[in-house]
Amino acid sequence: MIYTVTFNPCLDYIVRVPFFEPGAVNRSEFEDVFPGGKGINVSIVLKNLGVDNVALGFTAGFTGREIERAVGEAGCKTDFIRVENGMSRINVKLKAQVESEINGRGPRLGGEDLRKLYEKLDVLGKGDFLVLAGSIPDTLPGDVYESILRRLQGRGIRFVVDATKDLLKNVLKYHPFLIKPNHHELGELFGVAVTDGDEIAGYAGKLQELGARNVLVSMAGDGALLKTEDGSVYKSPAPKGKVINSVGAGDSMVAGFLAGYLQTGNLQTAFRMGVAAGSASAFSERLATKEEVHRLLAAM
Ligand SMILES: Nc1ncnc2c1ncn2[C@@H]1O[C@H](COP(=O)(O)OP(=O)(O)OP(=O)(O)O)[C@@H](O)[C@H]1O
Ligand SMILES: O=P(O)(O)OC[C@@]1(O)O[C@H](CO)[C@@H](O)[C@@H]1O
Repeated sequence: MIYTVTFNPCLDYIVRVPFFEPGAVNRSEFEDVFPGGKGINVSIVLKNLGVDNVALGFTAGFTGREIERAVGEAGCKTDFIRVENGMSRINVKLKAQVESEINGRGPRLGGEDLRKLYEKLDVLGKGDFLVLAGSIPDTLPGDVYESILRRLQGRGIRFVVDATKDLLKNVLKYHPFLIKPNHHELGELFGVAVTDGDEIAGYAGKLQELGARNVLVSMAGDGALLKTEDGSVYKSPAPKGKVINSVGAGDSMVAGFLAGYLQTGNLQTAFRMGVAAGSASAFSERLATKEEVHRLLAAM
């Protein structure tokens, strides 16, 4: 089974204005609300692609109830932990002359909440995948991803981590099956700016030296690169299309990759499916459907 963990789920509030004027009353021409947070997005796209999974994480308040309802409506199994302090965040995604985001802080989580999560994770075993994706609330220790991998190592679970900076760097020694930084995050880990494909493959290799097994680097409209554990490097341009809403494109890529890998056991096929799923989400208002992913895949 695939389990995803979203420490700080949210409702994504997409609002589009023709031109955003700070300090003025701006009227939107389009708005939409849907459940989000990186692990939840992975769960929804996996389900869209026909892969059963369980979404774990923490929810709070009325927004938390809506997140649970909407993720369930998307067909995912959920096993969220409800917390009493505060409410799940509403993340504002403002589409105007430029795209801006305000991601909330979310509820305050404590040691007891974490203990409940560990209890749920303790049932995972051989053959399971655990996806840890997104930021963690600032009330939790910064080594929480590392603690989870340390606790679960040696049980035959394959870990997938989509996180930034130390949250990502510190898990590498536990040999995650897949990590997916974007090229900015990859550069940030080494204090450099990377754009060139060979350079990206080089830094992906450095993450493998630190312990990562497969490194998938996304580059938004410039496509993606995969460095596999056997040393192969695959590159793909992004499929062509009109970008409508790229929120969750990276998460869709992780879901597409996992679905492709589970269906074929082949890393190159998984990579192609990841690219197709990422772009299919970028080209649609919401997260990609199976039909949208397969349409792009057929044209790649
Ligand atoms: N503008 C675009 N045009 C075509 N494909 C895109 C575009 N943006 C994203 N994609 C697809 O989605 C994949 C992941 O995108 P990106 O690199 O933006 O991930 P990310 O930074 O993790 O995004 P997010 O945090 O919004 O989920 C890309 O590799 C590409 O396949
Ligand atoms: O604040 P975090 O956890 O880093 O990111 C949260 C978020 O931006 O990530 C998803 C897109 O990847 C959105 O659904 C959500 O709003």
